[in-house]
Amino acid sequence: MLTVEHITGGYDAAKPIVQDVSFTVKKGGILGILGPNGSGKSTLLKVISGILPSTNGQVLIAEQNIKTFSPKAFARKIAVLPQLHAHAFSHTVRETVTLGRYPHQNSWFSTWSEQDEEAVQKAMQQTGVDCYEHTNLEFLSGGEQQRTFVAQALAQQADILLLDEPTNHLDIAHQRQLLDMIRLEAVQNGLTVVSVFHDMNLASLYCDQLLLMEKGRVRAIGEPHEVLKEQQIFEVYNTRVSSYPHPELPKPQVTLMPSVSESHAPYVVTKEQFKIRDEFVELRTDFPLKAVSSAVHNAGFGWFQSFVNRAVDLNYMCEDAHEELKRYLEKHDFMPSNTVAMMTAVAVEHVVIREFSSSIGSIIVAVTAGVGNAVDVSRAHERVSAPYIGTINTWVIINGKLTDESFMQAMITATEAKTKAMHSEEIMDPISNTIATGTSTDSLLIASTQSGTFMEYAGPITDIGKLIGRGVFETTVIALQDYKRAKGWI
Ligand SMILES: Nc1ncnc2c1ncn2[C@@H]1O[C@H](COP(=O)(O)OP(=O)(O)OP(=O)(O)O)[C@@H](O)[C@H]1O
Repeated sequence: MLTVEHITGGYDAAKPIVQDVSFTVKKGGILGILGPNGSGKSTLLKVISGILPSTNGQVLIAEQNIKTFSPKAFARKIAVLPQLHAHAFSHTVRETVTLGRYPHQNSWFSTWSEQDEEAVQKAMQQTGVDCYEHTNLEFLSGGEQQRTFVAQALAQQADILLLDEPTNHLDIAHQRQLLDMIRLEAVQNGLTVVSVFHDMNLASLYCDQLLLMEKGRVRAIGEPHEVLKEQQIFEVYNTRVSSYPHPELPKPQVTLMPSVSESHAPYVVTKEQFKIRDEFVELRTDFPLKAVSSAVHNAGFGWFQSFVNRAVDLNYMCEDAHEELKRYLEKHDFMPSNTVAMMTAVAVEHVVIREFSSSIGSIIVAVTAGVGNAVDVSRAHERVSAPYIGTINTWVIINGKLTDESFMQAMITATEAKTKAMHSEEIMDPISNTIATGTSTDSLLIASTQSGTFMEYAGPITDIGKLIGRGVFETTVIALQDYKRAKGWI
């Protein structure tokens, strides 16, 4: 365990850079230090490792003040990867890594043991520099040199590792390899790590705790979600960021919000841009729309320029519908990475496309309604039957600027309007014999130009909610009536 208590220090005792910094990293924990250039991150590491003097406070390793350790005993406890290396270019990789074993020697290299050799070999393998073992550092790339210095610190086999920007010069594959390896050492072998990062996302992914420095002091310390707050980052870096969840891990990620924005007239999508082809309905736009959908291809949030509702045979069966649909899109000149696509058993000529407008702007609603498998959601638990295709696909394209909150509210509003249309047209769930609320495989797309009128909310009584409610209801009613006529029900 590493404990830093009220440490103050730096280059000049009269003007300490680091002031009153305290934190604890438990054995096997990783603390990431963040902060703007010149905020004192490197100086803090130097004060902790004793390279620079402290004028106040203390550093404890397993509750023992570091000042009580002999230099060699201290070096067996703490290994340091500095930010700028004294480039000993005349050394080979092996010689450089070997220097890390100095604290374990009784006298200089007179007792090179099997253990020393093992530590050097392991460190070179862990960092992937073993293949350059006999190469001089001057012949290596910046990233290979960086990994060699990390290997030197690892070969020291200290309990605590202090790293100053360990991923400097490394490509993303080597960043991942290095940080995965350090995380594994922490989790499996109890290595305690304090590391300076500039990349907040990497720090968030790999660290248990983050410490945000500002002008030599601790601005914030805690779990990544407690530190990487948009407002806090803005105040410390004077830079606007937006935070979002990592897709697989409960770790926040942040992205820069550029302050330069190109001015242009508001983008507008019109009904005329929808094209009805032989097998699909398509919308292509000259600019990306921000979309959220439950489509088969590219579901979730994203920015896209083409949207496809593809009609397939009722008996469409495919082992990998995602892959098949992707190939279908490519065949029809859509770029899969830029396209949202869904499927329906309804023939394309039955699509209903309507435009609705009010003083705040306009929306276009497109619906294909097939209700062969209509379901009353409140009675679905009584079913045992397998679902088959019979889908209401609803698109709502909004000429306006939505918040994430409005996207979600727009989805609710559109779904309620669809359900109301089912009710109005008395579409029955044939199993429960009650009015259906939808089908088993309905899809919804909300897409917006993100320009023009700002729409903070999209619930039913907001201006945009009113358009969505009316638009989806009326369009779905027409599509349902069309379906009934095609089936000979009316
Ligand atoms: N050798 C030095 N002598 C005197 N002052 C120094 C020295 N090195 C750095 N400083 C000062 O200490 C302050 C903190 O520097 P430090 O290197 O700790 O910042 P940092 O947060 O690591 O920055 P960066 O993100 O740029 O690496 C800076 O104002 C810097 O000018």
